[in-house]
Amino acid sequence: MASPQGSRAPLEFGGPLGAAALMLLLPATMFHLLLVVRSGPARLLGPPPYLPGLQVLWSPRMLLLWLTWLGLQAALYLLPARKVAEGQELKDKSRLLYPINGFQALMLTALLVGLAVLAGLPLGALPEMLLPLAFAATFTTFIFSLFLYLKALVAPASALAPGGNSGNPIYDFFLGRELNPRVWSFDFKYFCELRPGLIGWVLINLAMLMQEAELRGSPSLAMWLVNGFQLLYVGDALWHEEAVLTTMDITHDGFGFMLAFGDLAWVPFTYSLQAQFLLHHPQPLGLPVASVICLINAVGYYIFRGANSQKNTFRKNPSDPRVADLETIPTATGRQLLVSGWWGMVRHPNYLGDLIMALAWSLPCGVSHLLPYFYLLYFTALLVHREARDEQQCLQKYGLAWHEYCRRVPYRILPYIY
Ligand SMILES: NC(=O)C1=CN([C@@H]2O[C@H](COP(=O)(O)OP(=O)(O)OC[C@H]3O[C@@H](n4cnc5c(N)ncnc54)[C@H](OP(=O)(O)O)[C@@H]3O)[C@@H](O)[C@H]2O)C=CC1
Ligand SMILES: CC(C)CCC[C@@H](C)[C@H]1CC=C2C3=C(CC[C@@]21C)[C@@]1(C)CC[C@H](O)C[C@@H]1CC3
Repeated sequence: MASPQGSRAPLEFGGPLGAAALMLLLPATMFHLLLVVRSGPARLLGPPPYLPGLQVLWSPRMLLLWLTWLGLQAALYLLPARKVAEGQELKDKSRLLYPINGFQALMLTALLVGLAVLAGLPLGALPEMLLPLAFAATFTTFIFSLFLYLKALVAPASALAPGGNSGNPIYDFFLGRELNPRVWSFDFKYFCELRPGLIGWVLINLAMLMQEAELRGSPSLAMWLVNGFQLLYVGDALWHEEAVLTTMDITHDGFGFMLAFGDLAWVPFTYSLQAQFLLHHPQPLGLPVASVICLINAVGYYIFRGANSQKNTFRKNPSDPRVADLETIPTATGRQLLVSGWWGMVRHPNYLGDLIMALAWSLPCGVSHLLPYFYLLYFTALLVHREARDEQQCLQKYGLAWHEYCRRVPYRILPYIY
């Protein structure tokens, strides 16, 4: 089948074979983590304690609970927003509109969950439901991705993403064909990227904390830290929701299995691994060590937020007094590249801050197990790969100016090392 785009984009992720392998590997890894984290040895690289049968994984009640969660988040998405933002310019020169009410959705979810807990909702029972819930999330993701794939068949060529339209159904199903699939004004990719998964993640963390309080009298200091750090991260993402509109996920990648599974299943069920670990493997943590860990998280957050805000402010208005003094490189597109401030230190200072925070999220779990460091390892691989993809796109966009930027700022993420 010919590519609808005329010229074929180079295949990523190892082509159709790589895509097929990832579609099996990613859910398998998620279930492996969910199983080993509750086992005695909790070995990342060891075998799971048992292989759950379909009677353990499949539960119509959990499917209903999962769909109710998605429905609640969809309803909150549709509430009036404090602001409606314009997305980046599309191929046909139009711009889509996006509601900015993610933080409001987080607050309303917190209020509803608080009221439900007061009314007797046993949130502490959630840890026991994670396996069937994750199965329901994975199952619905496959169905949803099929819907997205079929929907793209009737989409105009201008609505298709640069990748994900190779003509190979497995590869295209995985990568996603349509750039911004919508039904009326409901944008599936934007909705999934920030709400059900991220808010679900902190809700699972909270359930671990409540269950720990029930089992041991009070939540441990380690559990408080993990909950606090990750709530800050999710709250920050939703507070700065508009910034997601310039990420490659929204502007470049199609919406298919990779992002749908990542957003809806991978994020809530694997990003909450540290809290799950602490529930099953309590770790003593003294105040002095906790203070050092808080400091590491604060340094990471300072770099992450400083770098992201500096770039966002600059992209919105290069003459803004907060960024007007920074040194820049002009490019043929008319846009400029920052070459001092955070973006003069390394080419991805925001990734550096994010990785430092990832370390701080694992440290409360002690150093006896590798398992709680899974996020740090996975995230390093994700960001190194993401950086390489972004580099490729920037080279295409900015050509010689990008070469000049790389010459002036030679390190990618870690100064003097990488
Ligand atoms: N927790 C998680 O799982 C994940 C977290 N993240 C986080 O999300 C955030 C967004 O990440 P991501 O979308 O990957 O990438 P970035 O926010 O780093 O955006 C990259 C883009 O920034 C612009 N840019 C690059 N260099 C410069 C410069 N010197 N001056 C001005 N603009 C520049 C370019 O776009 P242009 O020139 O077109 O503006 C480039 O394509 C990051 O903080 C990241 O850590 C990301 C992925 C997963
Ligand atoms: C399943 C695969 C391994 C790949 C999945 C990738 C996704 C989990 C991530 C792709 C980009 C993401 C972003 C975020 C969360 C993870 C995913 C969805 C943020 C929302 C995290 C908070 C930041 O402040 C913004 C991020 C934007 C990109």
